[in-house]
Amino acid sequence: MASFTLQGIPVSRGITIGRAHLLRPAAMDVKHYLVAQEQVEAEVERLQRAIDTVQLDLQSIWSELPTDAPTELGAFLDVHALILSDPMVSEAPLDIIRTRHYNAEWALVTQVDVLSAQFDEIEDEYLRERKADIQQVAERVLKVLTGSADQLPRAVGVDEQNANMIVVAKDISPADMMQFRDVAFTGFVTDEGGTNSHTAIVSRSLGIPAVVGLGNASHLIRQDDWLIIDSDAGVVIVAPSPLLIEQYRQQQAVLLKARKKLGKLKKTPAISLDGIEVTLLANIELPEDAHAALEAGASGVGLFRSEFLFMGRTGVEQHLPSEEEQFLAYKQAVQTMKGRPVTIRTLDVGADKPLEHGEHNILNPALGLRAIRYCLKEPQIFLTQLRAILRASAFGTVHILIPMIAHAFEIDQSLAMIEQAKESLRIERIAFDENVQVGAMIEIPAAALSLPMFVKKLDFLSVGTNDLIQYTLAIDRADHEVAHLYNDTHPAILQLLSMTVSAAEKAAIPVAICGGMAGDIKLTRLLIGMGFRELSMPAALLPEIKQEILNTNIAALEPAVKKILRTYDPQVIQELLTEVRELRLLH
Ligand SMILES: C=C(OP(=O)(O)O)C(=O)O
Repeated sequence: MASFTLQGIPVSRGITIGRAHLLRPAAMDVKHYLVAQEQVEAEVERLQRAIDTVQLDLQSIWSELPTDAPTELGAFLDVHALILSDPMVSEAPLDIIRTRHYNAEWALVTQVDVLSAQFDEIEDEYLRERKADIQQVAERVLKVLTGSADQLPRAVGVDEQNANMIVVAKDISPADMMQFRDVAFTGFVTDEGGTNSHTAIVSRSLGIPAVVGLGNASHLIRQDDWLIIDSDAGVVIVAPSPLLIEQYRQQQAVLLKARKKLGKLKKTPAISLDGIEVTLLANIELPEDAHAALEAGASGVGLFRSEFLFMGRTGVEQHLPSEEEQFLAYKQAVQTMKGRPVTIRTLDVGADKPLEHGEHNILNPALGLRAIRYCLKEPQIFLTQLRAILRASAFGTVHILIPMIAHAFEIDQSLAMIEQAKESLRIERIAFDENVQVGAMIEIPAAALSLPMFVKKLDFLSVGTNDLIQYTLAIDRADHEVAHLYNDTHPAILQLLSMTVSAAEKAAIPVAICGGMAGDIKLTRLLIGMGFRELSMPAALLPEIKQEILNTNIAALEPAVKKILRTYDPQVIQELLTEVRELRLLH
């Protein structure tokens, strides 16, 4: 097969080389997960039972055919029965479960995809079209399998076999992405998605190379194709030559060495050349991510996206996490951080992070009942979470962060709910930190434009640039069709950031940035030049941002930054930004 290159949107760093594993071949959209070793035989049996059921179904349909039924119908059923008894369909997927530990549905579609690719190469048109028959048979089996989906084992585990797997998919939901966390996948490639879609965010926090928004990669790439992902360039090379693979391996080694070198800065505080300290924090999605935060030298957790505890729950975990389950998760993160602050954002569900629980179709989900709006409508869910967060505050330093604030009454009601949660804990004599700090996410333009309205009621602010850009520029951050309009240095964004930093300064409260801009080295000097002194980002990006701060004289940046803030010409902004970035070692 000839090599070709696909250009998409880069969402994380690094290079990886591996084989393609298609998640959603053709029309067959199934759940993908790995089963634990001890579940493998049960999973094999589950697929075998489904195949047997379909075989029996086909026989019974055949035997009940009316005598005057067209002969083609009987022939059609024969073909399907024959396909199903062919070892390439009935046995190969069982082997895939045994060797790769795929769940039954995934094993089946993987094999069907391999067979489909082989059929595509057949010259004879009639035979080539038998591909559709195979897919129809597989779909029958899948229907039987998904009928028992609730009893599926959901275990995942590290598997040597997956060490060089690159997941290729139309899209991966953040919930599905979470299922890949403990698995040794080496990269992600998707047709859809934007720079700061939640899928992109999770891949960044896993430190895994990924390219999204490739359009139709999942149709062009075939199961088991060799791929190179150069995520800095947003490029995916399909079927590269051995020589190219070798060149990329060398580049990979160089990057790895550089990363190791940066690791030595772990204990060095991020102090600029002119002596200004910038606090670098980590964003986490699950409590266990706190280890990576600590490992990267973070001074705390600037954003714990607690909604990931609520999403993608299946089987016995299907209900929302209880107060106890949440408490244990928050406490785990707090204890791991050993006294460093942990900012827990309250449930920020909705839009591309749906709660499968009770979700219904909404025309504009990003503008709908999400985040704090949802919590205030569901006070019991909110109170349960607040009690869990407060209980965790007895084990370290916890800050509560309220997302999607646009109205003063949302802050008032949130503060009242926090007080109610505190009071209930006092009555039950359960320990918590009475002085737990409460802050708000600034991610809706209305909030940034009217900060004096509620800033006095808050202990801190945190700017969610991903949503701020989405809402200011009116573009869906997860839609690759408008990804070219996602511009973090649009004058409107820079004005809103500048207003926020000034309002916080005036109110004498700290302000952090926890959106994607905080981890973008191209913007570090601009942000610290504007006055931001706290940046929260995926742990993997922290060392290089620290290095940039160590090499910067903030006072020397101020004139150029002021100039950037005064201009409305995007071209000039870019030129000035390059100038700021290229100012080397500003002593
Ligand atoms: C940090 C942010 O929140 P999230 O990406 O989780 O929506 C943001 O919007 O910038």
